[in-house]
Amino acid sequence: MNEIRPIHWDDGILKLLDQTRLPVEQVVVELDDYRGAVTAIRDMQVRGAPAIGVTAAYAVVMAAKEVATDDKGTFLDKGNFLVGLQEAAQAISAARPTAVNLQWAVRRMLEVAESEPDLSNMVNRLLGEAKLIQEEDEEINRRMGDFGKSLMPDGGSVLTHCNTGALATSAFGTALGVIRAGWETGMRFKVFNTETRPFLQGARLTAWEFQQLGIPATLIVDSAAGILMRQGDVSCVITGADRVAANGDTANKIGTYSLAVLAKENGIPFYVAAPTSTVDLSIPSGDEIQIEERAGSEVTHFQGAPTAPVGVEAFNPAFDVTPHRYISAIVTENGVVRAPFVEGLKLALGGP
Ligand SMILES: CSC[C@@H](O)[C@@H](O)C(=O)COP(=O)(O)O
Repeated sequence: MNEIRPIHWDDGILKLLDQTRLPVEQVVVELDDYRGAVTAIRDMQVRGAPAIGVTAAYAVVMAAKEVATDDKGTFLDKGNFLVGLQEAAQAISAARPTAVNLQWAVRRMLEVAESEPDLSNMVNRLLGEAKLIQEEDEEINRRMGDFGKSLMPDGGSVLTHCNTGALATSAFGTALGVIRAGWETGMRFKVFNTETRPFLQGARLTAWEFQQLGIPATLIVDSAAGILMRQGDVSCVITGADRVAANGDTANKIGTYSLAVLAKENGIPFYVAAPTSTVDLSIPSGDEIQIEERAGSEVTHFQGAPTAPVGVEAFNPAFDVTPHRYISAIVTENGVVRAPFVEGLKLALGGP
């Protein structure tokens, strides 16, 4: 199987596998301008917390190229360059509000820009950093897989939500990566994945990825999770995260909170897989996490076709917060963290 890698930098062009077109067709969008990357993130042609972080890093490279010189091609002084870059960085950071990886990647790129004295070397230096962020992400995911695979229920069944696979990252995936790692060590278990209304990341993307990996998975409507759990058909649940607060409260795709509450009610472990770049120690709890609200048309329409009466009002929060008391463990690239999360997450962020 060829590894799925949704983001490629190719000689100044950012190439993204368009996730709005999967699984029907595999279309690559090509961008040479940071504004195009902002639009691709906002419109979810690229999505998933780590993947939008990697895309944002390349967007900073494209912005640096644009603002490094004046109309005549002469390099600006460093101060003026940084003002221009920070303006673009703000637009990139604001593309989507909930996943902290986006702001994390932009901040990391700005720190590199600030530390580079030679403007003629700036774009190369930033490109090196963006590539590093992308490579590190794959390595981190594989490490999460190694740490998390022992949680997978050999002979049992696992339920997952949204898309947390290679498509949501630079490669391999977070929660889906843990499932894959368990499967690849020879464990055998049943996999259920939710369709994940309204954007259908589960039906369109996760089901497709499991097919590519040769891992049999059964697609369910989101609201079928309860009956499955009550019948004893789910041994554990694993999801990804878009932001983890210092106390372990976790923002993830809308519907995650309901799954976690159902899991607790039915005595089923609920795991989160998230790289440390998704952990935001600056906020004490999930109450501080901004939840993105997307257009109601995503609920009332699917790919332009109405699925509700014309004129109906729809509320479309893209994420929800699962309080830490519902979470059995958080798998990071530096180990598996259990309650009390405040201490464990700090240690995980301190390094391996
Ligand atoms: C590795 S992915 C973790 C999360 O980013 C994922 O579960 C999720 O909620 C993605 O939401 P999306 O709106 O598709 O970007």
